[in-house]
Amino acid sequence: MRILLTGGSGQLGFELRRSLALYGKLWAPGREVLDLSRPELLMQPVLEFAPDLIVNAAAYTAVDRAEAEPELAERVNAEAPAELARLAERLGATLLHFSTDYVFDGTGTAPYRESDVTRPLSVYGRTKRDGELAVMNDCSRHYVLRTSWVYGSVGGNFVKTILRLAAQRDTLNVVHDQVGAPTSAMLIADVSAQLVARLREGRVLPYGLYHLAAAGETSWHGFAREIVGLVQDVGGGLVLRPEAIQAIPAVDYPAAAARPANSRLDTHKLRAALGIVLPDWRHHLQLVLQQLAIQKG
Ligand SMILES: NC(=O)C1=CN([C@@H]2O[C@H](COP(=O)(O)OP(=O)(O)OC[C@H]3O[C@@H](n4cnc5c(N)ncnc54)[C@H](OP(=O)(O)O)[C@@H]3O)[C@@H](O)[C@H]2O)C=CC1
Ligand SMILES: Cc1cn([C@H]2C[C@H](O)[C@@H](COP(=O)(O)OP(=O)(O)O[C@H]3O[C@@H](C)C(=O)[C@@H](O)[C@H]3O)O2)c(=O)[nH]c1=O
Ligand SMILES: [Mg+2]
Repeated sequence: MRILLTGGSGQLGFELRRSLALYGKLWAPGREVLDLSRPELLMQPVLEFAPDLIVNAAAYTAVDRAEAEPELAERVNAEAPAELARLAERLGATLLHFSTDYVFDGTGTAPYRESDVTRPLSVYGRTKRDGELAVMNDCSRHYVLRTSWVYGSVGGNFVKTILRLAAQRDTLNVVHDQVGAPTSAMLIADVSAQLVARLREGRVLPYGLYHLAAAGETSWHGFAREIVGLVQDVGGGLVLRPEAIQAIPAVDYPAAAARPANSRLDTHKLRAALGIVLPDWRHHLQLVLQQLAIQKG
């Protein structure tokens, strides 16, 4: 199988390079070769490589900055995925694309299902919503995996931000009224590999939209406390104690983009289709903290 991976330098892309490597010839060009902000330039190199599978892990993910750069975010998150979808269709290829909990407005009280109506609050969320719609409309063999609160050992994320702040400060304010499931890039990459394995074996999972997140839920405040608590347990030398992380409402943490209060995703459809159990969010957090400690040491 010939696999084209975009976003190979990102946190998810890094894990996908590992998890997909066994499944065929993997090509993971950087933005200097495939620039998703220039969708019109994608056709030639993509048709030349002629992938059987396109995995689009590239995205414009700076949620606040997107408010000031909506055209760029739209090109990378919506127009480029639309072009990749058309190219996949033309090649008879499958397209695996990733999206986000931020397509929802977060006013629902239950975990969101795939059939729930989207209403993004931010430019990032709107452009990601436009991207997933284009993929679903323009490519018949598509998987759109919506996930949430992604972190990993490579790339920028909330875990690394909190560890950096916890080494410098003795108090920290973190919002408690936004809840979701922190999901490791490792988990998403492993589940993606299962989808690809099924493709290769001809036991193709029904195409469509699936929610993929770790089990359980927490707030950003709960997530921050868990990160700092776990590192403290192993004598991580942090200035900040978990008890010194204060819970604040989101209104007291001014940001350019609004975030959903409820980011919880109902993963029943994916678990039933693949016959898998998804681990609690704390499980992979421990693994990633170990990886980070090893990197440091
Ligand atoms: N991060 C999160 O919390 C969440 C992410 N997601 C989704 O998961 C997917 C993966 O996200 P994640 O790994 O966290 O993202 P990262 O921000 O870690 O990585 C983004 C990747 O996209 C690449 N990229 C950005 N702009 C361009 C461009 N113009 N041309 C080519 N490549 C580009 C980056 O390349 P470079 O290194 O050159 O910048 C990088 O490889 C995305 O679809 C995202 O929307 C969903 C839910 C939560
Ligand atoms: C660092 C920090 C953040 N926060 C708050 C701000 C925000 O409401 C929340 C998360 O902050 P971040 O900016 O790290 O997270 P954010 O960039 O909003 O994360 C999102 O990224 C995109 C790409 C997604 O798709 C989402 O699933 C989600 O993971 O925590 C604090 O309250 N205190 C702090 O010290
Ligand atoms: Mg961010």
